[in-house]
Amino acid sequence: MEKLLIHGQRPLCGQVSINGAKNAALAIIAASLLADDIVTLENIPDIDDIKNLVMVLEKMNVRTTYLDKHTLRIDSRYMSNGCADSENVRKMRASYYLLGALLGRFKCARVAFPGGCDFGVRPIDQHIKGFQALGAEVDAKGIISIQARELRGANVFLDMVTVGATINIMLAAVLAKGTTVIENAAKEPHVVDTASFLNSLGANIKGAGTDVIRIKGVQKLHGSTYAIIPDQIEAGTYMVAAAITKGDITVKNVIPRHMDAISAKLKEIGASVIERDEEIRVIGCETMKPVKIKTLPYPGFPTDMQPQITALLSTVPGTSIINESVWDNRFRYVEQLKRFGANIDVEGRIAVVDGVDNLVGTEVEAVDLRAGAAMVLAGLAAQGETYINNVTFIDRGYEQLVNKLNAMGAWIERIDSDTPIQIMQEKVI
Ligand SMILES: CC(=O)N[C@H]1[C@@H](OP(=O)(O)OP(=O)(O)OC[C@H]2O[C@@H](n3ccc(=O)[nH]c3=O)[C@H](O)[C@@H]2O)O[C@H](CO)[C@@H](O)[C@@H]1O
Ligand SMILES: C=C(OP(=O)(O)O)C(=O)O
Repeated sequence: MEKLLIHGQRPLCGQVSINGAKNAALAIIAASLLADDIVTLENIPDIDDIKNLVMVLEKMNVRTTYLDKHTLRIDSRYMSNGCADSENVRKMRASYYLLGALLGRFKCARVAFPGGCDFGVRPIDQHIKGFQALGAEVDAKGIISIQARELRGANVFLDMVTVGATINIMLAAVLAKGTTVIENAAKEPHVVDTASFLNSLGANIKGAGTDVIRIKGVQKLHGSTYAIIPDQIEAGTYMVAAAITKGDITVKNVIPRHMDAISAKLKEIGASVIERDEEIRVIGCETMKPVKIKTLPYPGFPTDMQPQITALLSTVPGTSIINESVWDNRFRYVEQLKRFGANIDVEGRIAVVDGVDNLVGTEVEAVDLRAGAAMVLAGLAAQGETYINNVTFIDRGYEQLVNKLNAMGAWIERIDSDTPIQIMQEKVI
């Protein structure tokens, strides 16, 4: 096990290139199981969640080959059944996509309950409702077991906007008989990317990116070569890194439209945000202003950027209010941020942040993936040294985070967890 040691208060300047989107790549890898020929996926991020899903596929007799670090070939022609019940399945959230993909392909799926970040309860009732509407029977005790004699298109009105259920119903419906209509569908870029990928295999999906998606079932899906979109959240994290270190970072290989909610908030806070074709430059400023933020489904401000922007606001003079409207319990990391001296009160889904003049280096835990990113951002801004434990959470979703930040002037080391730490508070007061 390793931890991060960050030597703080070094402004970051330079360029960083964004990898493929974790949450698109995971859905698309699962979707590949619906094709009856070889699929080649480009721009796959080199992160632990992907490695984990690839291991799950290997155990299911799917042949996976990396043509290079970011290009994955998936050959699922020799898969024989729809069973995925391994420890790797329980390690991540996106393994729920195997339900829709295996159901679509075999009319039968047996998949262990998914894991992922702990934000309180993460139900899958809307996924199940969708599968049942298509004609499947679902038993979700111990393991999730689904079967259908045939899948028939249906109308599904989602009770809330859910990314996972929208994609899962799409996966189950592409090979069903007739037309499926998903209403109140999620509009996230990774929903659109998954639909575009399925269409590249010969599916007939219209409306992805709006709140009504129509899927006309087709008889079979062929192979294809497809490139995953850039990661909105990885890009947003580096944009916040520029603001919190008062640096100047050009984030390359992004789709600026996907970043609109994040760019708008950073501008409101006072940073300069300059968009070009496929890049965004963010320049931090000395005087920043507090803001109100409410996390919302796309195109609103993404919940997966909430911990990172809270880290930034903890350094902005004045009172900022953050309303987490997607998850019940996504402020667990605030206790860790307070160890840096941040002044934050949490009441249920609302955090009131009173910006402080300086964060001070300390030892903290990464309690989940984006919480880990928030700790790194706070460590970059803090005086002195910061130690971050549980770095494996960060490795789930960020490719080469340390190297990318160090290339822009940060000083971060990965050290053995057993290395004794010395918090040099006296150095920084
Ligand atoms: C692997 C992946 O892509 N993870 C993302 C995905 O998670 P995930 O797909 O799990 O999140 P959802 O969009 O489904 O959840 C949104 C809200 O709907 C609720 N809900 C969801 C499904 C359901 O059947 N019943 C139900 O009540 C959830 O409790 C939550 O309050 O979208 C979230 C919201 O953008 C992100 O934070 C996660 O990073
Ligand atoms: C919450 C996230 O991932 P997961 O849903 O896989 O836990 C995330 O990507 O921020």
